[in-house]
Amino acid sequence: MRTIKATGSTNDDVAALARAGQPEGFWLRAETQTGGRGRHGRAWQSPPGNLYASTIVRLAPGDPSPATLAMVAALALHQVALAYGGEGRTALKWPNDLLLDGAKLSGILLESCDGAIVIGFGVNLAHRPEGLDRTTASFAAAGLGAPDPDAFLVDLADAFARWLGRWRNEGLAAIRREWLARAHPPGTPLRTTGPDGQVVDGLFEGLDESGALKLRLADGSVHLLHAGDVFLI
Ligand SMILES: O=C(O)CCCC[C@@H]1SC[C@@H]2NC(=O)N[C@@H]21
Repeated sequence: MRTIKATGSTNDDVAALARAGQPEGFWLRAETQTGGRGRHGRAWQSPPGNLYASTIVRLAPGDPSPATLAMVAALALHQVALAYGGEGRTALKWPNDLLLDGAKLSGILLESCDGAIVIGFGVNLAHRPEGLDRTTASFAAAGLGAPDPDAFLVDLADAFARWLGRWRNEGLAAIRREWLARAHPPGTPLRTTGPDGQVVDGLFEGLDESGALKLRLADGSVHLLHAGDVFLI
């Protein structure tokens, strides 16, 4: 585990290290990022006080689909958020968001890199971004105090290693079950945007065996979403 003052993006740094042979389990944290990246090419505001950290997973034969590491990452983050006071106030939202009081507390960015997956975590500890198209939360704004980023990362790395082990040893079905137990309830109204920009509204119906989102539409049919964005409505 290494902490640096500032960088462009910890995901870029860790991808370069992965290409140079850095083993699985390594973590890099930056106190601030000048080019933090979110999903779908969005910028990720990165003022000091929040957590910006990335790690490497080296894919092994027999591993479940790499995209499902998003669930592993979200489960680890959820576990740590409970330990920092989020009990009864958190929910997972597909594909990899953690909500605190219904607002986005964190972001997880998965990127593949020569047989490895780089997973970056941005967690709003002290600050929450303003002026976005969704409501955002931070531990501090929720009255839970701002956790120390280094201590939070030690707990996150530990939780992530445990959930990664379960993903490998027990398989996707177990991870999917655990993820669903921590998600907003079935029947939650959702607005989804697919990769082609198509907007579909429906009710949360769970995940299929591959981890795709199942949405119950007004006509009773089920819509499957394999990639995209989801908003609570
Ligand atoms: O859009 C999202 O929800 C994902 C945001 C991921 C942000 C983190 S911060 C650490 C790592 N470095 C980046 O540039 N992005 C990720």
